[in-house]
This record gives sequence, structure tokens and C-alpha cells, in this order.
Amino acid sequence: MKEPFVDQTRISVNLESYQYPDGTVALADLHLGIARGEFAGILGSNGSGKTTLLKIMDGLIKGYRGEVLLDGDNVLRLHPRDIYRKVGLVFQNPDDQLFASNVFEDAAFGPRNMGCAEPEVKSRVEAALASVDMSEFAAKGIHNLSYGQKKRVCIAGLLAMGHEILLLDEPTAGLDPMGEYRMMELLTRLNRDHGVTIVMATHSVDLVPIFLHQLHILSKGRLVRGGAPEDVFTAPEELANVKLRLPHIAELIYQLKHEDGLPFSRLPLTIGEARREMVEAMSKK
Ligand SMILES: Nc1ncnc2c1ncn2[C@@H]1O[C@H](COP(=O)(O)OP(=O)(O)OP(=O)(O)O)[C@@H](O)[C@H]1O
Repeated sequence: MKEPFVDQTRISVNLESYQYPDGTVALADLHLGIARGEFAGILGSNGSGKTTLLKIMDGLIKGYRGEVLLDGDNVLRLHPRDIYRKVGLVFQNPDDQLFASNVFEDAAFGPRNMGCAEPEVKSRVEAALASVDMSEFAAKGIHNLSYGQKKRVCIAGLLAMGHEILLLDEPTAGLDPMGEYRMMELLTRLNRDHGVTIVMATHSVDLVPIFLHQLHILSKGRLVRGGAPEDVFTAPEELANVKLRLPHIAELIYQLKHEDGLPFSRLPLTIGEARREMVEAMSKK
């Protein structure tokens, strides 16, 4: 018997435009799809529309012209409960999201609100804190956490609710270089080992694209380029036009490859190979 057809697109965005009440046209003519199990990035400079797009995907912003589908259903016709059961949005500033007195209580809010019994709340929270390496901080006051730890607790709160899709607004912003790397490592693990579909907004071009499967580049509310990072980061001039640049590693490869007469012109390493090597190295840890 033939397998039934399963559409692997989880979020489908077809926007004609979105205008804020003050007249700012934040998004226009924007079409993209997020596939099941994908780790996708929305890359763009300040004000390009990344946050607006994530809020539209999460059903927080309405009043746009166009259509956004979640597993084939129009998000505007879904009950918020049915959106939040599948999709969780992590805000850019963790202080906008965390409100309980300590780490455990904060991560427990969602499952309790869903009506889970206390033993299940406990097991969900413990598993979620373990996935973000925050188990040892369960009893710690939220206000005593570092910025990076707060970001991890935000993610744990959503994982405890069992979200299959995470939308993250600038998850690496404000973190030091090691914190940025650890955050990307955490998201890669959630995506690879737990099957969480991830969409993250970012303007960090260096480390981030190495981990992502797909990149969508926004400029002034429009999608200007999309595809695998190795295909997107091939045209430095085009990126400069949208106030972005090549990642340092890609810039180096690009320059070495274009130096006439140097043996580097046959350099085998591409950003795709660099990405595979990093992900492979991480899985061996
Ligand atoms: N509540 C609002 N009212 C009016 N205009 C808004 C509002 N929120 C955002 N905008 C405008 O919409 C555009 C897109 O903003 P958005 O916050 O989505 O960009 P962004 O890419 O997330 O920026 P950043 O990287 O700085 O966080 C900007 O021109 C911004 O000024």
C-alpha cells in the first residue's frame, strides 16, 4: 500500500504585507516555509522585521494581509491554546519572560497551567532543566541568575510544556563568545536529539550560520535571499547591500580562493564542510 502523503511543512508564511498602526510597513511580499525538524534562521540587520515575523508566526500579531499556516491550519482561525500547545516563542530579553521567584517555579508555570498533576509537573521540569544544563540551579532565585542562565530558563519553560516548535528572538544576543557557542550547541542538541523544529532570529553572522540548515535573509521587511548557509554566503557584495557581511570563516575562504596564483585557489574547505565538521565534533563529545 502507498504511504499516505504527509506535508512536512510546519509553518507556511505567505504575507502580502503587515503595517503597524503608526503606518510603518514592517513586512511585505514575504513567502517562506519551515519544514518539520528544520533548524532555520531569520537573518537581518536592525529593524529588518525579524521580531515582527516571529510574532506573526506565533499568532501574537494579527491584522496582516496574507496567510500564515501552522500544520496546514490558518493561525488566525486557531484558538491561541492550540497554537501555544505546539509553538513557543522565546523573547529577546529574558526579563520580559521570567516572572516566578525561582528557576523551578518558573519552568513549572506552563505545565501547571496546562493542568498537569504535580508529579508530572516535577518530571517535566526536571527533564527540561536537565536539557538546558540548569538542574543545579532549580532552587535559585531568578534575579540572581546571569543573563545567559536566564535565557536557558526561558527555553526550559517552553520545553516543559512540550513545544515541538521553538521560535527564538536573538537567543545569542548579550552572551559572551563561549555563551554564544554553548547556546548554539544547546539548540543544535534540541533540534538533533529531541526533534524540536527551531526558527531563530539573529544578526550574528559569525557562529550562528554554521549551525543552521536554512537561512532566510530579511532586509527592510522583504525576503532578499534564502537557502542553505553555504549557498547564501557566497556573494559578499549582496550581503553588504543589506547591511550584513560574510562570516569571518567564509570571508577568509573567499579571499584565499580569489587570490590569483596562490595554491589556496584550490582550497577544498567550504562553509558547508566546516559546518559538518563542527556538528560532527560536537556529536563526539
Ligand atoms: N509596535 C510598533 N509600532 C510601530 N512600528 C514598529 C513597532 N514594532 C516594530 N516597529 C517597526 O517595524 C520594523 C521592524 O521591526 P522589528 O522589531 O520587527 O525588527 P527586527 O529585525 O527584529 O529589529 P532588531 O534586530 O533591531 O531587533 C522597524 O522599522 C520598527 O521600527
